[in-house]
Amino acid sequence: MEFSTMAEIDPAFIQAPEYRPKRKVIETDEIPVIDLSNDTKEVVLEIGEACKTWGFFQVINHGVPLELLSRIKKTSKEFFDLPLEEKKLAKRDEVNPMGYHDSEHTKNVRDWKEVFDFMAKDPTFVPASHEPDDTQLRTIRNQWPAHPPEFRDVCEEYAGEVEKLAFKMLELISLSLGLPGDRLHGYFKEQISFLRVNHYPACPFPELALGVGRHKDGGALTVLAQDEVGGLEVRRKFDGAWIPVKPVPDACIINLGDATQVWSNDRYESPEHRVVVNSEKERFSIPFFFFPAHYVMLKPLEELVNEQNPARYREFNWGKFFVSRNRSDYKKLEVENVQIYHYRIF
Ligand SMILES: O=C(O)CCC(=O)C(=O)O
Ligand SMILES: [Fe+2]
Repeated sequence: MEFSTMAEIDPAFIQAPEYRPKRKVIETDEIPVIDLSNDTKEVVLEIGEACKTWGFFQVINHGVPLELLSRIKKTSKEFFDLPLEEKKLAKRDEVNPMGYHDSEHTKNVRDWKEVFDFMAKDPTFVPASHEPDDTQLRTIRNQWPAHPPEFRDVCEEYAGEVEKLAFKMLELISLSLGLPGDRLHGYFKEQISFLRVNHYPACPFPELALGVGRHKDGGALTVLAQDEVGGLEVRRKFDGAWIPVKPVPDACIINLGDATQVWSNDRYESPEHRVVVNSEKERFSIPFFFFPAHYVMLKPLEELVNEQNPARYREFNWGKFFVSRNRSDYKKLEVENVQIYHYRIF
């Protein structure tokens, strides 16, 4: 079914009443915009503050070429404008999890969006299953559509540039925690990062459905490019209100993920966020999910724990966590998706 021709909403999209977006949107400029061309010491302080308060901020002068950002936005629109049958030629399935997909679920409710996923590295190795005793790996390879013809090159070029920004952010975040700048880099030698091109079609039922339901990102951090439409919202810690992340021209959004929450032993939290949809405008966004190698064991960093501040998480394998999380993307599960609080000690 094409989203745009849906006269009545498919019940799979309907959010429970408590999760439906409110009509009245809170307007605020609270989410920091940080200029990376400033003096590093100052930038590190600003990032530390933003990570503590929000876990979300935007960066400008980030080094990702602006003309490349416009090229990837253009080619993404051309791809999603293709007829559904053509997009489905690059469809993801249970064997190949990369490619086009139009029925993603978050917390078992269908998201009002279609996506194209690709790994930052081709091939990428991940655990074959979520079963703890299964030591087999599986190889993930990208698949690319034939149209638009430049789609693959632009996506691969973008992946290379955004990865540099992700490493830069990792360094600044490490410094903000009082650690050496390269403290976390070793965990990414065989990173399992992936990119997603999101298309949120205009939605006739914006008060019932969400583009992406509330969730936390799993990895170290996410670098997100969004267009000028808006719709991303972050949950404010002190009152739980949903705050829009306003589009800032040429900026990239950074949000922390679960791995950083664990490494920092809760000094920084992985913020809950969601995407609301718009009855008039379609929206595009492109997240880069910066994920450690599958064999990395996640636990609070030794430098950040002591007797007064003991580790709040027991060690767990990142690759298995990643695979368990993703299971629910292919089919609805009856069980709750794995979350980091399942590894909390207290
Ligand atoms: O589209 C967006 O702005 C954010 C999407 C998102 O949160 C996700 O894909 O994890
Ligand atoms: Fe997200």
